[in-house]
Amino acid sequence: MTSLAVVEPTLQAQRESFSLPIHDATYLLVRGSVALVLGVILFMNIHGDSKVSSIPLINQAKGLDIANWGWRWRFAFYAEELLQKGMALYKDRPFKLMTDSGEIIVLPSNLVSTIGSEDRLLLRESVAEDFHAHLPGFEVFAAAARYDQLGQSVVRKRLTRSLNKITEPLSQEVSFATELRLGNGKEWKKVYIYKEILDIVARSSSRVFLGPDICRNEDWLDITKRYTSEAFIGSAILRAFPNWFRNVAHWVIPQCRNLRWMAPRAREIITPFIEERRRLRAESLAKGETPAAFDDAIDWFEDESNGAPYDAAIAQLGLSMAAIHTTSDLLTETLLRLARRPELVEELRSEVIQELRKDGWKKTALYNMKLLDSVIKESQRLRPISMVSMVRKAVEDVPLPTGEVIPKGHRTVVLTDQHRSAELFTNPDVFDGHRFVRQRACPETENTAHFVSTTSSSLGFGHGKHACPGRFFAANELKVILCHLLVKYDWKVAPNAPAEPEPLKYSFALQADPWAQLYLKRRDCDGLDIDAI
Ligand code: HEM
Repeated sequence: MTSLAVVEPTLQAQRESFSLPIHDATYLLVRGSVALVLGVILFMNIHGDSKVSSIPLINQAKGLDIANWGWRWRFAFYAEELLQKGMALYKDRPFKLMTDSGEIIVLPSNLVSTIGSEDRLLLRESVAEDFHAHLPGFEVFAAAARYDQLGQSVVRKRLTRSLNKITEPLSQEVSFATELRLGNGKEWKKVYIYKEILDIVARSSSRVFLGPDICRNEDWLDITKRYTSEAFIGSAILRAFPNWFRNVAHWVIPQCRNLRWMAPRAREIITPFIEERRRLRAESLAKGETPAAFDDAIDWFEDESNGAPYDAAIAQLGLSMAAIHTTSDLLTETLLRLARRPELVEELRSEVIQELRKDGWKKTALYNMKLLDSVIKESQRLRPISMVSMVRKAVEDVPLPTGEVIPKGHRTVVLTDQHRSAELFTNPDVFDGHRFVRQRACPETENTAHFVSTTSSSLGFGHGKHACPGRFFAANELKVILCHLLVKYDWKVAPNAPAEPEPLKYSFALQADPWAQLYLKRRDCDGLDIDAI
């Protein structure tokens, strides 16, 4: 939305500049310059695309489309319709789509395995380009694109292997956060649910990433929640402009300006902790002792970097960015579905209480919550975070089994249409909380029915070499928070709420409605003190 608000006045200003009196030489000069700039933009517009001529483009520019604003606008608000059109015209074949990031090749979901195992198609290259990694304020995206993939290694090797150890502290922070945000009132109260969930997820994730001290620092929490939204809105606004203009525009776009103060502020908060850790470590090593292990992401980055330079504050912001809004979005979606299904909530409470009584806050307890796993997966199946998945950029020419070639420098995405395939799912458009419990009981599908499994019909975490490495932690965090929310609170939707949650759509992105409201009230915990387990 914001990008359009910026584009409209700009066009208006251009229109006004054309109505100036022509006898004045200065005005003529101004008009001449404007015409020249527009001419250059138009030239770039016409000549800057369609390098992949064998693959059909489905949204060809019509008439005079200054700087592609016409199709950028149409893509921003009608991406779903454009994808439907492409699928109808070119079933199981690639097609091209002009997007706010330029020309993108849209691949059919039967190519998921090929794309997932392809070394010449990189996620990081695409992220760096889409999120303007070269601009000040966007350093987090430059770090995500590091050649050594430091952040990815930390998540893959250290976070995922620590899941058993971190479940209990995670639950303690969720106890604190739920009480703080949702309270203990026995009367129904109405909340904007995304806002509350975002705070709870930010607090509990920060507990795991940064330990008990920083996770309650309100400044850090504020930055950690805001950085992602500012970065996504700021970069979307920038994408509304031609490439060359972005290097100038970012200085005045409010979201980009905010990003520029957030990184230094994050450094001010994090650096003293890092320095203290380094001092303690050096002291221990000097005495010939093994340094104390803190088992949080501050330590993990120090270990995994192996002495290579990295910016610790930016690294932590990167983790938050990958983790917090994505998890909050899915949690909100799941809760919005559950608030409409009190009988399913009752079943989930029984399962949660049974498993927690048996194993406490152990990884095994969470693993055995099969109905909860299924409910979260079903929420993600019906509404993943994007209409497409597996965003990649080719670093060499990549031939496809369909005969076409993805040229070097071109970007690709894969369709998520199999999420609603009638061949794979009965009543594919209907939410069925038990769907994946049944699939887990069936030998052919038992391995792919887990929330963390990725397949061509389950692309919410991508797939292949770049599939989300944080999904194992996300699964645990989602389950721990849902245990607290379901056992401690009753939930219901507002009387005028739609039958199912309606997501926000912008370009390819799908997002839980941040203005959706739910009613909640504290309940007795069925004889189980979930905070004391
Ligand atoms: C429900 C929550 C989450 C969702 C829906 C999600 C989704 C995704 C998706 C779609 C991708 C791209 C995968 C691909 O293109 O194949 C991705 C990548 C990534 N995610 Fe997540 N994510 C979530 C949580 C997390 C968490 C909690 C972390 C870290 C703690 C994390 C860290 C990452 C990283 C580091 C990558 C980049 C992988 C690479 O470059 O190879 N994510 N995520």
